[in-house]
Amino acid sequence: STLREELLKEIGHLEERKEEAVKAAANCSAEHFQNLFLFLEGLQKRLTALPPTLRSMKTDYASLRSQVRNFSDFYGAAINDAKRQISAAINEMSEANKDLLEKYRKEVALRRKYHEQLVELKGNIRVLCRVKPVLKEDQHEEGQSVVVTTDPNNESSLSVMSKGKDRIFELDKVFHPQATQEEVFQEIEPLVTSCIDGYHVCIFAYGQTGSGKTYTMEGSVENPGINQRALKQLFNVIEERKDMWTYTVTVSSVEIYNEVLRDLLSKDGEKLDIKINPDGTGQLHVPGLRVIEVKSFQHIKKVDISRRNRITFGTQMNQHSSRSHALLCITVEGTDLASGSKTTGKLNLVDLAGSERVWKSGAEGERLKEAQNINRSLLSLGDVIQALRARQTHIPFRNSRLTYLLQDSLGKGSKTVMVVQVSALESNVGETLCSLKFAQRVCKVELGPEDMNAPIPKVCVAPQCHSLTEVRCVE
Ligand SMILES: Nc1ncnc2c1ncn2[C@@H]1O[C@H](COP(=O)(O)OP(=O)(O)OP(=O)(O)O)[C@@H](O)[C@H]1O
Repeated sequence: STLREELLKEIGHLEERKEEAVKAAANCSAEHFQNLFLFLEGLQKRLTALPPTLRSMKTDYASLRSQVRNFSDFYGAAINDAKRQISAAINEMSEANKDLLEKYRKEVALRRKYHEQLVELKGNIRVLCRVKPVLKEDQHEEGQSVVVTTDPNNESSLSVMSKGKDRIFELDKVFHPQATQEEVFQEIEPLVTSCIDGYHVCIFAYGQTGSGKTYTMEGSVENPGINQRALKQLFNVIEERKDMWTYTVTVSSVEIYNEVLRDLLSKDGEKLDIKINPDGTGQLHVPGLRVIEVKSFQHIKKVDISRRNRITFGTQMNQHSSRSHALLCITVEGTDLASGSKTTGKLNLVDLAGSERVWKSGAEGERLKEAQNINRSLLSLGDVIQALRARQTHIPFRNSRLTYLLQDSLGKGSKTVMVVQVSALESNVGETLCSLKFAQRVCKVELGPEDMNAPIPKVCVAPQCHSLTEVRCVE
């Protein structure tokens, strides 16, 4: 019975534990059920929200598809539209351009006319004077005085003190010793540009040895003279006009020494001759002369146009005196793009041989012959310019190689500038007076139609200025 009691007790415990286990399982499953229910509820909510999102995605997709389908059509249309707009703008611009070009042409023609009037007013033959500044190396004697003075109120006059007397010279323009290369160039710039319009222009530097002729024409690397500035200006104008004109620029360079012509651009300085052109135009030409085409200002720098090759011999006056004339000839051929008409202009830049008087340079034999040739050619140049300025019918071109060679460029319709270089020092006063008298001789000839028959002023005598022909300087 004890066993039975114990078994019953055990059963009772087991019953209790079973009930506890059942209770715990019931609790647990209720909790699971609750969680499951909540999860299901959430899922249900999300499922209900899904169809509208899907619907909107579907529409987006459909619209995207149709956009892709329409894109190429749209793209083509947009390009065509842009093309239309661009071509309309181009047409408008080219119309405006045509208008501008027309206005520009008119302006250029007007400028040319005014330029012509200006040159005519100033005279087709002009005589300028440049006074060389006193450099240290020129003052051989201490305290040498300056005898040449310019007038700040009158830019066409200068005075020279000689033998206690002040002599006044009237020229077209006088450059004071401090005048810059730029100022000198400014004065002749219109002439330079006129060669582009088909004119023949000559620019001469005249004066005694060492008076600055080469400085004025060639200058130095830092301070270039007329030659370089003229070429630069020519190419500037050619660039400005490139829409209307095309130009070909050629250069040649000769030296005249003892009435013999040599090519300065050929290596061996070939001797040359002046002949009548066989083309029947009656114009002169120099067979065998080297002519170089230059495309730009930069290009000209590569062509040696300096007078380095010139024949120079020492004289008592200057160890490196230049005893020859050096000519740089620039030819500009233009073609009008619209009409096809052509022009040919020439710019002759001439660095003349020293003009000092033969006995002063102590010349004998060959040197005397050389000096005589120089004087004779300078004198014939003076005669030619004087005759041209006086509008005489006979112009003595054939009296020297120099004037013969330049005949085409010195004749009717051409323009000439003579830059007379003088020293301001007392020791050079004789030569200075001679050069100024040469200048004045040319300058005094009146211009203009009413003066065409006026007598040429008498050229007179100064004891220190005996030239080799009958023409003498004025006292
Ligand atoms: N306006 C100036 N300013 C500064 N230096 C000058 C000027 N003019 C001339 N010179 C200098 O004076 C010297 C002589 O000048 P340049 O050689 O030009 O004389 P030139 O008349 O050509 O002589 P030549 O007859 O021997 O050729 C040179 O050293 C030159 O640089």
